[in-house]
Amino acid sequence: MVSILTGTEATGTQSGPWPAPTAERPVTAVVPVPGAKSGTNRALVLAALADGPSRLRGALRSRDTLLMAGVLRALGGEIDTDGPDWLVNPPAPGGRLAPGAVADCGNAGTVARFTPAVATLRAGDVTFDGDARMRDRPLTPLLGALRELGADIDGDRMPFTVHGRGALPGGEVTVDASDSSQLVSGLLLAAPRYDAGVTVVHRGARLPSGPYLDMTVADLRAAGAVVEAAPPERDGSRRWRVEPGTLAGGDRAIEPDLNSATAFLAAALATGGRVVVPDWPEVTEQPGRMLPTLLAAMGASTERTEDGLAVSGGGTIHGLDVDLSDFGEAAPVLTALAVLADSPSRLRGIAHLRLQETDRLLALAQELGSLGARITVTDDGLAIEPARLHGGRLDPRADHRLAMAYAVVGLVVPGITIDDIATTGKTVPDFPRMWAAMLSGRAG
Ligand SMILES: O=C(O)C1=C[C@@H](OP(=O)(O)O)[C@@H](O)[C@H](O)C1
Ligand SMILES: C=C(OP(=O)(O)O)C(=O)O
Repeated sequence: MVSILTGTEATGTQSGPWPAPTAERPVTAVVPVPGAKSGTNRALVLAALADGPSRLRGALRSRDTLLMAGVLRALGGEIDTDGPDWLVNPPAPGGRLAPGAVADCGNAGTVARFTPAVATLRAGDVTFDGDARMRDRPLTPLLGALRELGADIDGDRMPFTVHGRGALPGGEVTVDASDSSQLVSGLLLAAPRYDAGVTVVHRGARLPSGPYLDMTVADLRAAGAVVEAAPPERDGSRRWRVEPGTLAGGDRAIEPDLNSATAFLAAALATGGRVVVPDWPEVTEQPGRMLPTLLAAMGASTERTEDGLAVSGGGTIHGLDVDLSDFGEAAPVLTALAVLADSPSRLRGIAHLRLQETDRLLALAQELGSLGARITVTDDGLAIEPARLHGGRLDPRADHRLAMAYAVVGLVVPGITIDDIATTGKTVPDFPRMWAAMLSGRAG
């Protein structure tokens, strides 16, 4: 049985009401951010399917990545997460899984969507489950597609059981990934190990989070897979082909998590200060590469220096009108900035945020609305009008990105208390300590 790690257990952060600190002066700090969740969890999956051992440098140690390690252990891999580098030994071919294996995915979309395909390649039964919320998040299209590729799976949603046969035929499949790009990534990541590889066609109303599909393709290629990714068709459909083959183990370096940098960089704009995030990658698939442009559109000045990415605020925040379909994770913090702005904002292209850790659109409108913010949920996002805010108690609804967004508002609006700040441990180890270090000007 894989244990359920809460944010608190994963990171040591205390839960309970957290008085969000108000910035007494403009924030000036250098804030190193931890490794990327998406990079760590892809690297773990690819390493667990490789021909030899792997070493992951700069892996993120947070609830979502520890859950991924736990599930891959339940699927037969040896994963050592004790040291600064994580070590992965894939299972020897031909082994059988322990009877009654359980894969606890928590509320980690990457774990719930990337590991069922791995389970089809093992010999034995594994039951997948997670937090109550994960039982409601989209999985059905992925499980249907795996069945079409030859998998034996009981159930269309969590809890479901994969009866692994040690191999998956593979082939061609069409999936509607309108609700989550992870439904496609979850078919592609293990595909070199399917007998015939895979051809995945996405057909649906939209395809959110495109950069994460490019990340999946790039990480597969870096591990030696042969992957073809066709450009989008006029009707919005997309096609990927992964050839059958081996995956190489070896050393993998994980980039810093640019999503985790968002709240810290926003603090510079919110307080008219300056925040530097070191080791900002020159080139990256992470959609966080859009942050300098987004923050500049709201009034920040941004600069690449030898030290990293520097963001400075000029004392005023402007509203913005933007399509965030590629970078929905930025929406909570951008909403936090937008409620402090001097003009209205529209965040578009993010209907899929209703299906994430919580209904993010509704939660932002209701919780920030309780402070006086004027936020309307639209068909595909949020409309935000300037308003005078007051303090109050905010429930992040078990959503790390909402908790961090509320901390940004708390920098300038006195009297905000955030329930369960430990929920940030999904992706950021000890956020309150990092936030306090930023406010005191000490390096993170
Ligand atoms: O593939 C990934 O690593 C991710 C894809 C995105 O999911 P959706 O496509 O569901 O938005 C993103 O929001 C999530 O945080 C990470
Ligand atoms: C949507 C997110 O996570 P998940 O991987 O659980 O989908 C997120 O981290 O913002």
